[in-house]
Amino acid sequence: MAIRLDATDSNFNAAFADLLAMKREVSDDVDAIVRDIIDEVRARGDDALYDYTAKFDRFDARSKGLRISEAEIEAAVAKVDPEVMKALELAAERIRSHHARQLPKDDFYEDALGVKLGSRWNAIEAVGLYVPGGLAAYPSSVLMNAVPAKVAGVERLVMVVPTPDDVLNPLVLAAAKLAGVDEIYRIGGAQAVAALAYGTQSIAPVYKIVGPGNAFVAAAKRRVFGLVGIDMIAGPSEVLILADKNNDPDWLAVDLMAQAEHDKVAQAILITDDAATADAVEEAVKRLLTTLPKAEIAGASWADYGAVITVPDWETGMALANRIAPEHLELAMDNAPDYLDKVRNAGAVFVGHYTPEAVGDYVGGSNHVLPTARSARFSSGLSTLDFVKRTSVLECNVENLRQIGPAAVTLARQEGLEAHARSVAKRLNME
Ligand SMILES: NC(=O)c1ccc[n+]([C@@H]2O[C@H](COP(=O)([O-])OP(=O)(O)OC[C@H]3O[C@@H](n4cnc5c(N)ncnc54)[C@H](O)[C@@H]3O)[C@@H](O)[C@H]2O)c1
Ligand SMILES: N[C@H](CO)Cc1c[nH]c[nH+]1
Ligand SMILES: [Zn+2]
Repeated sequence: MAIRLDATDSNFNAAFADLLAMKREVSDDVDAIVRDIIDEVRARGDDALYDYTAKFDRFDARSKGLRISEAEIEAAVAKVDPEVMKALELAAERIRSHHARQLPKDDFYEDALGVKLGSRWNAIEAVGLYVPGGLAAYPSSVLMNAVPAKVAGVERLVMVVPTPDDVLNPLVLAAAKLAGVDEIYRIGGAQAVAALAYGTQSIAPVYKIVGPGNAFVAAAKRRVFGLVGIDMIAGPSEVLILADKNNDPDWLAVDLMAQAEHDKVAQAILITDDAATADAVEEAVKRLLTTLPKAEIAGASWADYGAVITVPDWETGMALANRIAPEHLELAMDNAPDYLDKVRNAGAVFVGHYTPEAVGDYVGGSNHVLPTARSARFSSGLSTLDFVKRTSVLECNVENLRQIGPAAVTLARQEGLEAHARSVAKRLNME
């Protein structure tokens, strides 16, 4: 059973603080192992990749090579059920059109003094995409990472995916092909991250690495950060539902369990202004758990990290939601759009009774890679902007330099940087 809290109880603040502080990371001391793996890949390149693949994924890739061939990709795609392919295509198209709208535009202008200033946006040339978990990988996550990269104009998009026991996941390859991934390698873990960051004999390095993975992958991404860019380190999934009394408890229960079934340490929270709804949803979750294939995972997540909170009014409810800063926020209220302005901290908002979070996981068009563990207070979900970078541009003529240069000379000398000062002064025949 999830914990039950009432915002009007005298002990609520302490209980809520405990809920916020819940640490849901699986703490493994993996950093030392990862450091050694990275060193090995740097020193031995492909040979190290073959050895680690034999050790962790239990097969010898030497006969096939590290790269998954076009023929293998075609064969995998041919195995995909046409109806599933159509669903993937719909998802890819909707993700593409939404992310195309996020592309920033170059901006050039002349200021009041005639100095030309601008911002130029360029795609990152080469990006690596880590796809976790072999057969258990999510094809939808391949689309959510790869489609925005290609929309942004990434020229070389390199995917790495472990294929435990040498078994490929056809849907993952189909999603990669649909999204336009350029190269795919059958490697995983910290060794794959090291190969992407440093390069090996057969894999050229990339400039940024994105995509989720287990603790070894996350530790490796942290270690190579700086040499390459990385995306956020994704934590366990979360959903927070704000629900009024006009809801079917079964709908809310299934929305809560849709996050809980991801992971035993996922978190699902219901906030409602109606005690009867709170009771009914708790009962509905119990019933639902008897029918779900992943009931063991969902049940554990609900028991250990789930919460049902009753609030006296929506001002209190919204304030709690903003403090929790969930990855996903569902507004299951009759007048949901009216509350949108009050949402300050959430990775993604799902508005109204007919927008379950699960539609956003697949075909809504917005991205399902979102900030977790309260990081929505300061960060955003994956977007096209993660695959571009901005270069500023400045152009002065002699007249402009005459107007603004002397101040630069003054400031440079204040900082004790005489070469800086003269670099401007010489052009103006100043001392
Ligand atoms: N959003 C998504 O697309 C998605 C999908 C599925 C899983 N996930 C998440 O990704 C993770 C999947 O984990 P996974 O382990 O199945 O796949 P993974 O690809 O993240 O990791 C597999 C690799 O981990 C390495 N590894 C395993 N044990 C090791 C050890 N003892 N020492 C060194 N390296 C070791 C191996 O190289 C192996 O190839 C989970 O955390 C899950 O929550 C995310
Ligand atoms: N809800 C997950 C992110 O928290 C993403 C996902 C993939 N497939 C299904 N769901
Ligand atoms: Zn999901």
